[in-house]
Amino acid sequence: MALSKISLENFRNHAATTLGETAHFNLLVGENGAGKTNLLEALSLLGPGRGLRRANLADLARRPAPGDDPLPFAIGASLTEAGTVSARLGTYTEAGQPGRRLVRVNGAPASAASLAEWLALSWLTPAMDGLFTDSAGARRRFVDRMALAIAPDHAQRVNALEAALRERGRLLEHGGDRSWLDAVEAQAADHGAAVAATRAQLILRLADELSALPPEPFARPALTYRPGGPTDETGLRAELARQRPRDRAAGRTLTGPQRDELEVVMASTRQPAASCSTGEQKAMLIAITLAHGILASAGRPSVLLLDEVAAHLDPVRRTELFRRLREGRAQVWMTGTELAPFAAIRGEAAIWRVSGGGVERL
Ligand SMILES: Nc1ncnc2c1ncn2[C@@H]1O[C@H](COP(=O)(O)OP(=O)(O)OP(=O)(O)O)[C@@H](O)[C@H]1O
Repeated sequence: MALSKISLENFRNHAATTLGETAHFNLLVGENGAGKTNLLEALSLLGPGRGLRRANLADLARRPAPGDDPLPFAIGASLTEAGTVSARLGTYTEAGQPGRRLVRVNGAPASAASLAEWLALSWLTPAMDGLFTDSAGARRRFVDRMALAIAPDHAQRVNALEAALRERGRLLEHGGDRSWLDAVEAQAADHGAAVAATRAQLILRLADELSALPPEPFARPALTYRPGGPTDETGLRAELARQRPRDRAAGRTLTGPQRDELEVVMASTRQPAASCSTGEQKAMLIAITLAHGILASAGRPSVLLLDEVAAHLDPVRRTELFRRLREGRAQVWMTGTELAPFAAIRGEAAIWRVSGGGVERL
């Protein structure tokens, strides 16, 4: 099962781009700024969430000429098996409502969360290179994005938790009805326990997949979930109530999933990922992405988006990456400025040259 018949309308620098027949390996080749990542971003929006750049909807539509009205955008793709279309997925905005993302499945209105039932998406982009040295919040977002593959409502839970904690902060700061504070903490504990459970489950399953992968040539990472507070609803609720004075003084909630940490070390040496070499960090990110791709593909079509990955690997790792990708069930989309690094898969790949927001099939 694979994505094909892909169309982009007024998306980023693509006015009207179509990619018809696809393959297991799909290569987008072109100069810097051509629109390759924009194509991957469009595919990433065929799942729930904000896509691989976490962009605001208003930024996704092609910039209108000065003085013109904002343009609505549309992305569509078919899920096909042996040439037969099994579903048509689409996401778009409408004129006058650039901030509202609409979704259709087989022509009928659907929720963004429901897209996860049709397609599993995993991606790796250069923007993620600093993940291990970045803030704990960036790693939580990384975990939360991957978690959509096992719990499509996870993003709503995270948003609801954050909203409840903001409300709790306001009530602690300005004083308020005690029973309202109780109710808000109950909500935070309800969403918080669900968020913590999903994150813990995701990391366990990723660790499982990772342990099945060979440790070479991609350094195998070991993942540990470090909860930022009690993970059960009752315990979290009690802790929130107990810590009101401390959190009032701190001006924020210091207990709960908003303080969770994903700890990553190199499995063989236990060296923290943040102090590994750039190449080792990239290799661990690739290993996590591949593991996520395997986990996410259980029971549904799956797509891996790898932006600028091949060119940065030495020949041994590149060959191994292609071997694993070839064996995997996920359809693969890769970008590069040149075709040379893809020589080994050229004969089996669908290739497009991307330039100026357009594509030409090679
Ligand atoms: N909303 C938009 N409307 C029109 N053009 C846009 C919009 N958003 C981004 N762009 C343009 O898209 C181009 C970047 O495209 P993209 O990031 O896909 O490049 P790329 O081919 O991946 O390049 P690189 O190899 O440098 O990563 C830039 O020229 C940028 O100005």
